[in-house]
Amino acid sequence: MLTAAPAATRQILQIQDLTVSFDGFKALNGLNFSLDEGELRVVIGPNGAGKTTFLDVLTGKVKPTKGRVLFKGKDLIKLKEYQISNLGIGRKFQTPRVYQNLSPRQNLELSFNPNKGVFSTLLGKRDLTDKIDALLETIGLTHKDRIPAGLLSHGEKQWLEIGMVIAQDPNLLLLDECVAGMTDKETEATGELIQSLAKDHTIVVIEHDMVFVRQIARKVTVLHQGALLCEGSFEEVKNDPRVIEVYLGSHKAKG
Ligand SMILES: Nc1ncnc2c1ncn2[C@@H]1O[C@H](COP(=O)(O)OP(=O)(O)OP(=O)(O)O)[C@@H](O)[C@H]1O
Repeated sequence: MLTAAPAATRQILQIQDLTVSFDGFKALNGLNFSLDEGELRVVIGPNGAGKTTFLDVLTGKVKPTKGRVLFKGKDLIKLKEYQISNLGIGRKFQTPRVYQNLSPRQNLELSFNPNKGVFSTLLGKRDLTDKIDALLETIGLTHKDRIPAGLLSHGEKQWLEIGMVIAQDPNLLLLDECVAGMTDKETEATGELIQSLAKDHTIVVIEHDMVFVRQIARKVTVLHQGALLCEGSFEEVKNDPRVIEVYLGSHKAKG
């Protein structure tokens, strides 16, 4: 009997020989990286490994000295930040940037972009209120949808901001150390949220917290001194002698 061939995975991101110099110091140094559409990738590495710089290049905030960054086949290097954002790269920064005086519902309303077929796969053609209701439920804020966002806990603000990025219907979602400062319970709930979002989004997570990394990780990329050190499952990278070596003296790969 003939069986259907598995759908070919498409690379959404291809990065070759990426180098970023700050006054001669190479924050990224010949980095090669690729990401398949639909992947959830966690990027780890000790302090100063170049993780944030890597995201800064992907969003156009920092321009490389050398190398190629192709997003869906399009070279990002010459594009401005807003052009990259319009291509569908959405970033959640480490610190929440929600409108404190507006409610979660109002914050989400502002983030929706009705021209991009928002949530077409997730929700069909429901109206904006339904979309916001569904998103509030996804991020666990249904019961706090009308209070000022300033009254939310740190973790809840982070979830709201993740929701605000999701409302823009990104093709690639970048999450930069989003569990920093969260309680253990909030961290675990964030892991569940990311795993749920990963069902229909391509996501890159930069992270330090190894317990959290173990919770969500499928494939892990380890950066060191601006270059790729190794890639694999959480268990593979955790037991890799090179990873153990670079983490000694900084963050020990626990868990
Ligand atoms: N604008 C800048 N000017 C000069 N040096 C910079 C600049 N931005 C980053 N660096 C340096 O580049 C290196 C990589 O920084 P980056 O923030 O990307 O690392 P990181 O892996 O995100 O570190 P951390 O885990 O501490 O956040 C660091 O040594 C940092 O000091």
